[in-house]
Amino acid sequence: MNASSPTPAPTQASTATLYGGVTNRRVTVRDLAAAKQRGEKWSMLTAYDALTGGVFDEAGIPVLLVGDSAGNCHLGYETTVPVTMDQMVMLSAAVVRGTKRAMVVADMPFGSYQESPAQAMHNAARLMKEAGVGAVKLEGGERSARSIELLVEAGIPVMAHIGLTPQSVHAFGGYPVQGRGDEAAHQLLRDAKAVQQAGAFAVVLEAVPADLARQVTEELAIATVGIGAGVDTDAQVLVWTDMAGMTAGRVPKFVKQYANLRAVLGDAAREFAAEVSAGSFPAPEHTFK
Ligand SMILES: Nc1nc(=O)c2c([nH]1)NC[C@@H]1CN(c3ccc(C(=O)N[C@@H](CCC(=O)O)C(=O)O)cc3)CN21
Ligand SMILES: CC(C)C(=O)C(=O)O
Ligand SMILES: [Mg+2]
Repeated sequence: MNASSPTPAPTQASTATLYGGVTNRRVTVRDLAAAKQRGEKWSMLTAYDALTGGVFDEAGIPVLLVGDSAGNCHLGYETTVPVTMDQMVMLSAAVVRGTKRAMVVADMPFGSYQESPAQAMHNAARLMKEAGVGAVKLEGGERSARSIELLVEAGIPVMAHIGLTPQSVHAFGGYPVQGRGDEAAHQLLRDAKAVQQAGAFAVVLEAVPADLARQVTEELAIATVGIGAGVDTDAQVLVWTDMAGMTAGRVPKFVKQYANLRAVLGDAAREFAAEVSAGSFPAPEHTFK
């Protein structure tokens, strides 16, 4: 790229700076480290298929998470708990196929890493080899540090996830905000430092008070990715179906709805069905002679 290249099309997000102006390769952990150095915030969205992954990739979202939220947002389960490795491999491979520039991060599903670091290694390797993702994410701070260390030693970039860890929904008895009170706040800080020490390149902070998330962000050298953690984290993540108004039913308080896709898509389906009933679709222009 030469010095007189035009600035990127305005339809893209801040990806151009994140890539250092290079947009024909995938985002790497080094790009994200450089972004933290520059104080540049970035965004992450979930994606569960090639179609939506491609839309977000074209929009310049630099990191796409194949979340185990696929369980409740895409596959019809109540929670993320039933999601399997085979499902995560299939969905992650689709997102990789549908994208060119985003770093694709795959969630490790419940039961795929808690047993031992060896189990975590086996399943992280499947996501890297069979799906082709660039990084994996797993839940837990101090309790997951040994597994994170082993993966990182093996050359697998790891994103950690602390605070509200949804795979523990049955232990939490719901999805309560985490890190409230001195003891819980100190535990969150210890968890954040443990995953950084273990070699994670970033850490998701889910449903924690904004002041605590700011403090963690200031104290860590790696990127913090907030969801329900206030505005001062290095990055923000949302579940795509939530931010696009596609989720059925209630969404968490921290969600902003940037579109109302559920209504748009429902209207299209209703109009199609009405035209079929009326005999006005297909029209001559949709018909072979
Ligand atoms: N659609 C969807 N969006 C998500 O963000 C998401 C999922 N699903 N599934 C997995 C987890 C579950 N998440 C959730 C779900 C609900 C709340 C929630 O409603 N929390 C209460 C906290 C109240 C309090 O403790 O003060 C809230 O009222 O926001 C938070 C996170 C986040 N993740
Ligand atoms: C909400 C994000 C961080 C997640 O873990 C998921 O979508 O599964
Ligand atoms: Mg998840």
